[in-house]
Amino acid sequence: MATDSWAQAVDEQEAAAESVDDKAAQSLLNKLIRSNLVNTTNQVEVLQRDPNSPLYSVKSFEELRLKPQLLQGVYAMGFNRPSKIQETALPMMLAEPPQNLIAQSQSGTGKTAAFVLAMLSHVDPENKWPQCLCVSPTYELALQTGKVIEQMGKFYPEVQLVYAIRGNKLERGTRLQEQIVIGTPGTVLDWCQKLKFIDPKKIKVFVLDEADVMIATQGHQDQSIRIQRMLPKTCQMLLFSATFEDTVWNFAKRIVPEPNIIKLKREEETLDTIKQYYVICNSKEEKFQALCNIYGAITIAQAMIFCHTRKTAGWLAGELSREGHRVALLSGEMQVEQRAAVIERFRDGKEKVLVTTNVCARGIDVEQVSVVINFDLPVDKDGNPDNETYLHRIGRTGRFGKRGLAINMVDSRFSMNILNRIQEHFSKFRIDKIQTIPNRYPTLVIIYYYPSF
Ligand SMILES: Nc1ncnc2c1ncn2[C@@H]1O[C@H](COP(=O)(O)OP(=O)(O)OP(=O)(O)O)[C@@H](O)[C@H]1O
Repeated sequence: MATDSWAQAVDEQEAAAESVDDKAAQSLLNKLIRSNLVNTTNQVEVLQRDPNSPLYSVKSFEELRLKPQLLQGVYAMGFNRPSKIQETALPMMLAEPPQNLIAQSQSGTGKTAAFVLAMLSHVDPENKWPQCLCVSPTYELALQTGKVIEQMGKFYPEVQLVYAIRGNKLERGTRLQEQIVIGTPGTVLDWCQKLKFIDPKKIKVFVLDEADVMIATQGHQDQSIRIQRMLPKTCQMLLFSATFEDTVWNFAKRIVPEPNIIKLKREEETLDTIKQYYVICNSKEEKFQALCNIYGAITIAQAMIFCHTRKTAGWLAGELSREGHRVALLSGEMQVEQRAAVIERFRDGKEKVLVTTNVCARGIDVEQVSVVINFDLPVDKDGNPDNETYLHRIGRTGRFGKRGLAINMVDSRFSMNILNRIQEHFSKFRIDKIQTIPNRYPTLVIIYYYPSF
């Protein structure tokens, strides 16, 4: 592909990637497809507001002295013990007097469950007015969190929940009786300020979820700050985020005064168990041929194939299907629910190969993938190697000490240069060339690693 058209395609993709919907959609997708806690051995980093107070963490839910109805709810959800982030966050959130918290850990590590438990614990069911306010970036994410509140509070029916989301129209003059309000910033702000359904001065716990997604949305940041300003000084402020770039951090500090901070260090990517190769091809068609050979040899393993554009992904999925392969295609035009359904089928092994664009699959966790194929190498919008994405892609394979395989398809001097620069960037990487016996060598390599899948 000529550099110009490549760069143009990247622009289009990246522009799409930067859309807010995309971030919120990723987050929602992960929630929809995830059935379990993300398994992590990461270290927790804690920065306490008062460094002299002893750091208290729990290894069981009993130690938290939860209300029996809540403990029952936790166990009914199948939680046996607190997750890594919950071990430290829950004692802080449940402490008296309440402590503020900023917590960051990757998605799926139990943040939502943690703050839901904190909200349910702090509510006084006798008081028929909103006491906990939780703000989420989108309607769908608010609904997901609401579901967790409903599940966890199943045995605590005195506590009621209301959704402050578009479409939920209440009569003027209404005074809410529900103790927990979950919603999106715009509606929550209206309900507090303009419509006065909520008395913000009576809020005891304020949760701002998915801060990284929130700040990517025009207007949400300001609205969240305006809500926060209406709350009493004594209100407990809790902020959660999957990532912690400077922008998130600056926002977090404005929302949460005098915070305790918990960070879950991202697992050091040890890529020793992943073998990385590249194969030189002269055209898209040759890449496809090489892929067929590889695919033929890995039918019991699951592979993810990344293309640069939707067009290539669509073409490739079509070609593979014509060859009789069962292929799932994840494409940016799909609705979130459709995408979730595709990923779920793949996760359940109904399809063995998932073809996708990087943009579409960014941040989506599919754990069991053992082979990653970069049909196109990842580049950023300036046409430079996107090292982080490369790492993220190949990091999908070889999890939990299993062996994994990453194969890069190189089809031009441009892509060879990209690959070399990726290799230079990660000085400890070795990306070996698959010697050119066209169409056969990849298969041999795979057979060699096959027994370990
Ligand atoms: N202590 C626990 N034991 C077992 N499963 C848990 C525990 N805590 C949470 N889970 C489950 O793990 C999954 C992820 O948890 P949760 O949604 O709270 O993570 P999260 O960090 O909030 O993720 P996201 O950033 O995507 O919102 C959910 O299916 C949840 O039910």
